[in-house]
Amino acid sequence: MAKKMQTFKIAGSPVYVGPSALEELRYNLTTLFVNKESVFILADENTDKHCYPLLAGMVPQMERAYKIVIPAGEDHKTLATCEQVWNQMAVAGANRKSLLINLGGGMVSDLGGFAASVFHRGMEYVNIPTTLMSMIDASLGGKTGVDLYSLKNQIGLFAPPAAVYVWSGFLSTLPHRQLLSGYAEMIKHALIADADFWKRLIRIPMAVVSSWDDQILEAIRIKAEIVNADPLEQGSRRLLNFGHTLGHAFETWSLRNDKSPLTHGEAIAMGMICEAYISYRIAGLSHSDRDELVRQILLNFNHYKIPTTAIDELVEITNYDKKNQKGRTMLTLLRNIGHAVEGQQCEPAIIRESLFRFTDFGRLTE
Ligand SMILES: O=C(O)C(=O)C[C@@H](O)[C@H](O)[C@H](O)COP(=O)(O)O
Repeated sequence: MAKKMQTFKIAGSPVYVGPSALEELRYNLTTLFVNKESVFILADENTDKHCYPLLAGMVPQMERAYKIVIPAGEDHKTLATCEQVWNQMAVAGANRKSLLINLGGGMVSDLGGFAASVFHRGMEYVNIPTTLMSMIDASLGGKTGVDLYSLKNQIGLFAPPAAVYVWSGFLSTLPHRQLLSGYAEMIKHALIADADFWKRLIRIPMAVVSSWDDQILEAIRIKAEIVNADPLEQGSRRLLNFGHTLGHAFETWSLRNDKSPLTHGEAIAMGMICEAYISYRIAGLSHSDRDELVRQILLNFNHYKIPTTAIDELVEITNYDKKNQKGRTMLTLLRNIGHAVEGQQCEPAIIRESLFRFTDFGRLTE
């Protein structure tokens, strides 16, 4: 990545990307501390420990913000955690003219964005993503929300952040598993929109990538183009949901059943495998593209083992997907690598078939 910062506009929000993004934040905060009645920073236990000291070292004004720390993990992305945030903000005197700074991954920006957007009917928030996944996806585009009985993002708003500051230096704090989680969404961006990016991504094994800066820029460019064409997800923004119908089903099932649940990206990677199979069955994806996709994902991700007895519950979970229309399951599928189509009706029997084959990988590529 060039040393210079790059700026995008996504759903109306400025997104500053690059080594000097935090300098921009430092500059903007000087004005914000004057104009805002109070400034809050939301972190989870991990980002408080590993990222906050880095941030405060580079942006000293941060120490003047009132810090709120929530438990880490998707199982805490709930209204109950929002209530804790609202209570703390209320006691500290927050109002509509306050600002919330979200320091964290997708869980923090989804929950913090939602909590801020409804507090006093809406206060501004900014995102400082600390994971690869949030840098290229979750912190961008204004989807905010929380889960309901582990069903993903059932309660939420489209409420774009006032700004996003993407500094890849935070990635040095991430365990490999979290990096991998972001890599899944990066793969997805390439699969739905850019076959050349896909080729560039798979040329270098993920484990040996030393700098993610160029890939982050490419992935943000794809996200920006798709979101800006349809910020409120009336149609084409659903392209970004490839892998998510089945992916969210795996994630919900895992949150309900596993001691150490799948990360979002691991679930999406498994979802993309099933939806590649469905794309092959009903959307014209060739079996060579399908097999290449499955092979590449399995180079990096472990096959998630589910018992065949889980299939009914997994299919039932897909009934809650937000893309569904008039009781019909609607998927985003691939025509080719680099080209997705949204609004594809899929019979539950085909979803069931993909899951059944998923339990026995050999049969996915038959
Ligand atoms: O920005 C979007 O639009 C996306 O769908 C991006 C997804 O990768 C992301 O996981 C999103 O949070 C899923 O949203 P949902 O609407 O399916 O809950």
